[in-house]
Amino acid sequence: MNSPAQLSPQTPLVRVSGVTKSFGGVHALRGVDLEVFPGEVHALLGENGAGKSTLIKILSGVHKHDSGRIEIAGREVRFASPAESRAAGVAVVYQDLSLVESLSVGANLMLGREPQTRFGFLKKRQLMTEVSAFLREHGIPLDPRATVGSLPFAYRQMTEISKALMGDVRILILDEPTSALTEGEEKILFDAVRTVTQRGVGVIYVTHRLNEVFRISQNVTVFRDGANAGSFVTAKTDMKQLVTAIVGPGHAALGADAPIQKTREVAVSASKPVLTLSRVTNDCLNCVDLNVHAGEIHGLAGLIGSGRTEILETIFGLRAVEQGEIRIEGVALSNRKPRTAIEQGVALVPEDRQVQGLVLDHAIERNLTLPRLPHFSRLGWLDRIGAMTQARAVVSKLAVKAPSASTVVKNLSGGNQQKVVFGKWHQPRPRVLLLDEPTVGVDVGAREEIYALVNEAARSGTAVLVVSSDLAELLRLCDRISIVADGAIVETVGREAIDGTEALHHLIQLPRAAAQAS
Ligand SMILES: Nc1ncnc2c1ncn2[C@@H]1O[C@H](COP(=O)(O)OP(=O)(O)OP(=O)(O)O)[C@@H](O)[C@H]1O
Repeated sequence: MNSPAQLSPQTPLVRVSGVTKSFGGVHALRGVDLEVFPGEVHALLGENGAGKSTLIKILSGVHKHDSGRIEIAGREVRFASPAESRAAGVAVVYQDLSLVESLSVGANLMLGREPQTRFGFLKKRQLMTEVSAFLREHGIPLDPRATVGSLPFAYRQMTEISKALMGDVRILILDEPTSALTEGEEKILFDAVRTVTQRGVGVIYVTHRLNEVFRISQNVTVFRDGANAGSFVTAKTDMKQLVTAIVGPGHAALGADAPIQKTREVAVSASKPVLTLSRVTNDCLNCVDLNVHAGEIHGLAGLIGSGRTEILETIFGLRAVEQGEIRIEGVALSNRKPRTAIEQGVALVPEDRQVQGLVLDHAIERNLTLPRLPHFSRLGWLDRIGAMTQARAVVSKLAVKAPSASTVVKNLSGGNQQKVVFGKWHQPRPRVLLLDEPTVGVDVGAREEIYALVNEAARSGTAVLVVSSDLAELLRLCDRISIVADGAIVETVGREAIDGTEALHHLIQLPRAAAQAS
């Protein structure tokens, strides 16, 4: 294999010309072009369903293109399998991770190439030394001995990225790598990406977070409806031009750069809290006190591993309460199981949608109906027409891109799957709505729809508790924000008291700084 350095600067590492791909009647790619050069970070943008993942899957040997031409380092390729793509130096980190959760970070990073003795025994110490050296060199803050399954999602994501970087990579494809990372963690990732580009690796960077395009990429390509909708030099474009290319002329008012503003006023102190946590303690949480009122949108902000997701999981009954109490409208949640929580009107939109949020082999309609089967039951029979009508309404309201409400969920793009998860809990109105990274993988247009739905839920009296690593999102949505650190809430502030994302970022970092100082 040529090393990237041997390529002439005019030869792209990846050249995609006129590539098409259909799935049955769905034209996922209609003749797209893309060029990525050594040492370049090339952002690939587009609405949910625009065709980004399809191209990535072709480059990684999961799918074969129908027509067009793909060259890697000047040679035409047509990968028959992921192994062929990997052998050509293409590494992909998908949104949905593929790690062995029971193994350590080190074992995952070296999977399939573990150092062994002459007799085939694992050289564990050498493995850990090699992995530690690699992580240090790339400035990645992972403990090689930690078991992957015990890590918060964002650390698992970093493990997956590190795994891709450890191979003989010349093209690294990152599919929404920062979706669960806060700004501090994002910086660590970006530093690691810059380190590999200095070695001549070309990076294709898929994201819906437009502001990071300006921080990490040199060039941008936008897909719309399976076709090229624009190519830009990052330094010579702006947010408005990108949004217009993504959503099309006519919809450009949609706000990636919408100002941070509240659209609703809620008298937090006047109403009784709907959700109350009193000194809730378990293996992850330490005396959490929290109350969320009817009509309030309450944010939880913190670093990964701070306990923000675990607070939601504990309320929903996925984690035991060892001490303390959770009350919904004054009634203690006694039997702490998700079923009881659902019966009491608690809904959770989880972060890991493929594992917790959806039945992938079922149709959209079925997934949307599942949480409210009793609502659609007539004397033991399912009211299919009612369920279908309701499902169609949700599909249209959230602009889920699918041929029909009968489409099987696993065939939807990632962002469209997230819209279905969200739609599942939208009707009937929950008393308490728990949202974990609600807009991960969701495009600019759908994000606005989801914000509108969250606001609507709050307006009709739902108490909303939302975890997000996107600080602008928290500031945009929330009435109050609680800062979570080490499994506890260290501060709760009204939104108007926080002057911008920098100030919120500072608040999140404060507990860590205090811990380091003591
Ligand atoms: N295996 C499949 N079978 C049927 N249709 C598919 C399949 N994979 C993708 N599609 C369809 O192809 C289109 C492009 O999907 P793709 O996943 O490439 O979009 P995307 O740009 O990656 O979206 P997202 O940002 O939501 O991840 C969508 O309409 C999707 O439903």
